[in-house]
Amino acid sequence: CSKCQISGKWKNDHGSTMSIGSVDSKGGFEGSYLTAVSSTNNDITESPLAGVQQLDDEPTVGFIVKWISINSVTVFTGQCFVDENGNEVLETIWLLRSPAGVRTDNWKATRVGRDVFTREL
Ligand SMILES: O=C1C=CC(=NNc2ccccc2C(=O)O)C=C1
Repeated sequence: CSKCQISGKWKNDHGSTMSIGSVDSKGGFEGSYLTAVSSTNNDITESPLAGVQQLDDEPTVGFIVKWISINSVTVFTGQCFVDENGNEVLETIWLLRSPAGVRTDNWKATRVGRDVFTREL
């Protein structure tokens, strides 16, 4: 049975790409995220990411991106599947947390969404 590993290069439906290093014996990994989402400055900066995955064939995963351009973080969680054609698909749901100027704005500081990542060939 084919195994879906998070290491390597992925791209999402926005065209953002992430590059993930090797997975250690505890399922830990690090990598970098290159967003295609238009941010304020257009200089190409990679944002660091770190996360963990289970060690079975289609592992659940969680990782966090610390955005370089603004003081936001995004946490992704999901699962790595091998689809019917043998291609790897990383299904995720994310929470994007932006800084609230004041605590009374805390209620509107977290956004949620879905992102599907496929292998960037
Ligand atoms: O300066 C910033 C701040 C936030 C960003 N969020 N990107 C995301 C948030 C959720 C899911 C996907 C992405 C993406 O960039 O692909 C990107 C650049």
